[in-house]
Amino acid sequence: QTNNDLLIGSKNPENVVNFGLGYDLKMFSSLKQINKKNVKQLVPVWSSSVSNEMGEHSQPTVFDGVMYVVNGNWTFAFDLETGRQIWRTPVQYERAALRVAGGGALMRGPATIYSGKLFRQSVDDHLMALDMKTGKEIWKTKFADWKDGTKGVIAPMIANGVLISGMGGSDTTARGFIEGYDPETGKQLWRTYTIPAPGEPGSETWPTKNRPDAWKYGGGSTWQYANYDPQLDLIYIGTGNAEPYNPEYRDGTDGLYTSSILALRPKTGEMVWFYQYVPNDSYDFDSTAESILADVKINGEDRKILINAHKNGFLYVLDRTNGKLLSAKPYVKVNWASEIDLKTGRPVLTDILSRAMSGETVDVYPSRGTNAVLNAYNPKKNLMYINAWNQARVMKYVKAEFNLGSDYTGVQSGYKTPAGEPLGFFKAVEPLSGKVVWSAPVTDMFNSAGVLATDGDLLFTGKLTGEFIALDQDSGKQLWQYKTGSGINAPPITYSYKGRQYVAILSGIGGSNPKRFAGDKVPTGGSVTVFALPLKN
Ligand SMILES: O=C(O)c1cc(C(=O)O)c2c(n1)C(=O)C(=O)c1cc(C(=O)O)[nH]c1-2
Ligand SMILES: [Ca+2]
Repeated sequence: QTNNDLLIGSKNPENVVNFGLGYDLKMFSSLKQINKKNVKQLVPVWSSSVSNEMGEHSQPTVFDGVMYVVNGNWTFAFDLETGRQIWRTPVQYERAALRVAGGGALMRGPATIYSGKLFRQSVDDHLMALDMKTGKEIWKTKFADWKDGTKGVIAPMIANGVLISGMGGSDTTARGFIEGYDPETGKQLWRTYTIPAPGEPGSETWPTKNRPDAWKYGGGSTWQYANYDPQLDLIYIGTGNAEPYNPEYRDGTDGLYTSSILALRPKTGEMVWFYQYVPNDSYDFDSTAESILADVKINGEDRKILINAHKNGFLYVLDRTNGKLLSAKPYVKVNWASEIDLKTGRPVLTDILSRAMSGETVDVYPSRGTNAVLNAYNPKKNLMYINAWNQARVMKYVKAEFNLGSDYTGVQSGYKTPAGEPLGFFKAVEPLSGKVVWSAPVTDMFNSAGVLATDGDLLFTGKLTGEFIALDQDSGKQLWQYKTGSGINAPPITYSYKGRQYVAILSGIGGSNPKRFAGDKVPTGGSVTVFALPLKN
């Protein structure tokens, strides 16, 4: 696991060393031994418990015949061929920190490996390195105090030799940040706050007179996935919702850099550009969902773009060299904005916000266009495959009580899907035009699983009810399923080993929305299962 392994990513299909199968987070694999014709024969090869009740949100890491799996409570190394445990190391953390982590102790990214070490966070705000061979701790650093409402939920990433590490907590009085560390020693190299302090650029977008402290507890966490463009030497990280959601507490200011995408230098944390998706975010519209980096032709010209299926229901395309907005088309039902103005980059609001501010209970569509997953992009077809929700947040602004480290949203929320309509859709969408190529309704339960696209014209994803499924990439029709032991809310991976293609998925219900919508219907308990086509005799 050198820089070169990370740059090659899953172009070497024997390894899965980056989240989303590459720094570009496309969730696309060129493997095609398993394809539309033979996927019905797919069978489990091995399965193992991962000793956890709190939910599996990660993807396995595969390197040199070993599979590494992380969750909120454990780190594992498994023999890739047999599934036997090589080592496991419990995560030592203060149990009291679970108070700020409504979803439990989670890990939303894979085991990060680099120069013989495995890097991860713990829910009580520590970052650590383990020895890949033995699982023994090499160093451990405290990056924040969970009593302030911050939590460790996101796997770090290595970019240009720097360990990049984020945090969660935009619902619990946190001020967001992202950091760079020396992977060898655990020494902090830089911290960039996602909310400027008074006097810093952007601080003019926070209230000064009435609420001089709003910026200190203003949200903008970095709880999902960064990616990296090695040519431009930029990391891209989205920021969480503004806090409280009720905008009264920010005097309706824009609140930079909440609900934004930031392009930073990995060596220094210097911000090269930003784009704020939702100025004055008043609806819990985290902008943390992964950006997908793609190179496409637009009007005959080669363009480096960044695609984001946003929680707010729009599918955005930006120029990733400068942050300029190129397109934003709704991919689900949207009623909080009528469009995104391409000139100003700002949403054109409907009357939803003013009605909510006048005390009315309003239905905001969507509550989330997609929930905390990795979606897929096939560069050969220039299509996004999105796990979309059809659900409104029934929202009323209320008083926000400030208690450091506690819920500080200032809203009452309920949820609803219009009677007779599906709960969501698997959708294939053309990013620039927003054209929906196919849409397959999801009727039994909301979906929080990641989506993987392969060159075998398949999509692999899962259901909260536990089925690991393969869909026809050209129609969304389900071709195969296997019922795992718990609900699936993790992204699948695929790799090849000794000439045979495998698909792997973690099962284990957990996390705030899976628990909210399916918690009493699905048994808990984490596992990893690996599938392949039967060997011919
Ligand atoms: O602002 C944050 O720091 C933060 C963290 C998390 C999380 O870590 O689970 C979620 C959210 N926000 C959030 O807004 C959200 O909708 C959400 C859904 C889920 C989930 O597990 O399904 N987590 C989170
Ligand atoms: Ca949030």
